[in-house]
Amino acid sequence: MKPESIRKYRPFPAVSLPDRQWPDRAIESAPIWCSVDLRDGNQALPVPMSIAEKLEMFDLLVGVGFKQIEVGFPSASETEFNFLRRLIEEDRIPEDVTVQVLVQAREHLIRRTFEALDGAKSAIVHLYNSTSPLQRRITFGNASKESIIDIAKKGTTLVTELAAEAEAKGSKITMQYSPESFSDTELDYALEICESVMEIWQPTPERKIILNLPATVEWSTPNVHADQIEWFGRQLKNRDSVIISLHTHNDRGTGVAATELGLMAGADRVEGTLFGNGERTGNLDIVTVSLNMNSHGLETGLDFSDLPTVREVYERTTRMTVPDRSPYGGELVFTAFSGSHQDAIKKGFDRRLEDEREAAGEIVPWGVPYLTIDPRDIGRSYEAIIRINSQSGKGGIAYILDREHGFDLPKTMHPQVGLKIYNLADELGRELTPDEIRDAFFEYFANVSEPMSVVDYELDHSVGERGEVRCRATITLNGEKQNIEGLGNGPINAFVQALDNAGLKQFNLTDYRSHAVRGGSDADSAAYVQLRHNDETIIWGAGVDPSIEMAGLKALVCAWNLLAAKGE
Ligand SMILES: CC(=O)SCCNC(=O)CCNC(=O)[C@H](O)C(C)(C)COP(=O)(O)OP(=O)(O)OC[C@H]1O[C@@H](n2cnc3c(N)ncnc32)[C@H](O)[C@@H]1OP(=O)(O)O
Ligand SMILES: CC(C)C(=O)C(=O)O
Repeated sequence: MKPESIRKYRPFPAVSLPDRQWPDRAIESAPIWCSVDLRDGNQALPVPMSIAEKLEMFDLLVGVGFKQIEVGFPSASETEFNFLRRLIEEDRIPEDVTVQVLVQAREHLIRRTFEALDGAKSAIVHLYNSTSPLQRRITFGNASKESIIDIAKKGTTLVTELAAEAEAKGSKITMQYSPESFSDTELDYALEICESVMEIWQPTPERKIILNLPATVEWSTPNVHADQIEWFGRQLKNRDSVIISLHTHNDRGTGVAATELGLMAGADRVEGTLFGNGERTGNLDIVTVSLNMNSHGLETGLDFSDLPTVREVYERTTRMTVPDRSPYGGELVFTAFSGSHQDAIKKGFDRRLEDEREAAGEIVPWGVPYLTIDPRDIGRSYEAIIRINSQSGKGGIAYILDREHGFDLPKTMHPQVGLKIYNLADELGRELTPDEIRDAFFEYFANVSEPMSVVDYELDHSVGERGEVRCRATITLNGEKQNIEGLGNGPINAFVQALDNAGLKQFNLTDYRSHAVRGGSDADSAAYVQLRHNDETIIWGAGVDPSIEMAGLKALVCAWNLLAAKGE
């Protein structure tokens, strides 16, 4: 902003609370959760959900484990009204789920709301009116503090009357009151208006009222929000008859932090939406707060173990998209492109496998660098964890070849393969897919068969002494067929002797490994051969074949060809 623009803004006043307790507290248990996807989330959508979409979202929320769901603002429109009627009349609300409905403190709207609730087993009637100086001055036309309190009291009186009638017919009604714009309302005034509502509703510890203290607009840093909540909870009369609820928005990008600090400051309940959908920058993202708690070892009662499905239904029904960097749900949040991260993650997973083997069934505490949780715990797969572009390193490429294609390359082969493949990504100027990485591995390092290739081989174990083997092989060299023969203490060694006998050995074989290809087709084997030339050049080649012996020979020939390509 330009200085002249900045000058029109003011600092947000701090709360005087020198003995604040919340900074020394931790979140030790989950709050009561209330989803407001179908109300605050829905009211903010360019294209609000249809009834069919709302029903699908409702079922999703129930499946995730929400026990309180704000289903709409039934007095606002026929769609909203009819949606609630369908939930009730089609008996779609599980016994342990309470539906919540929002209504302004206006008589005709409150009456219509109770009509919509007729027959509901358990409902929260959520009454609100705005209380901040800004709203009093602008929205309510310079209304006095008393007149705003009067709106709340009149609304509560009517809710109390109609709730008694509904309860007489068998419904259980809980009252919720929100001093909307609490976050910029004078604290003592917010307290006064809430206590006026309580005087009418007469909550008890057995029949608590919910006081929802919304950061309707996020004006301050999250510590100020926490101070407001702690101050309110400490001053409030009959605290044991009240559930203090948080409802943060995200205007400054700290809605999650504000809720977490608000819980430390003593709140009991949290309202929010999946992936933070909602007015402007959105409501609190409940997925993030809940999974943050899980990641500290706390159970929350919400189950996001299949987050991809939650995201799919959310994106389809709301027509919103989850950004790639959105915590937990975003496409790229469990992905590392950069070399040093890939290296650490690969080592972390390898170590974890070892630790789990050693722990023999005991739980091994999570500890993989750069990953706050195990992606599998929320239904994300490992596949996308490491992706390869020009920022990637050898560890990441080895990880893809291992986890995606089952090739466990020897550690000292990683630099040779890594360099070639990330240079390829650099040349192409884009990310390489796991299949492209496998194809590049085969093009440059596995089964390379020019100028030499093995056409056939035969092993005779009945010759020589102490288990020696004779290898007779047909090779082609520069298109010419040649028969070669050698004796050695194993197939590879015999083939090396055969090459030597044919005058084709300008190398020492310095390492050889093999393994079955994990998940490979036709139960392939992979072999890796390291050759050294003139004590200087070291080169690895790989061979893949259904026969482990042929895989070894192909690896050797491959390494020979790679040496030849270097002119050595
Ligand atoms: C922060 C939040 O998200 S709050 C929820 C916001 N959600 C919505 O607004 C979506 C649903 N609402 C609606 O569809 C409509 O507002 C309706 C149908 C409920 C009401 O519509 P209308 O009465 O035609 O219009 P509108 O809401 O603009 O009413 C404004 C009047 O209500 C008053 N008012 C607004 N909120 C409240 C309230 N909570 N309690 C009492 N009066 C209120 C305003 O001061 C204004 O009064 P005025 O006409 O004397 O100036
Ligand atoms: C009605 C209230 C709770 C609201 O949605 C808000 O203040 O954001």
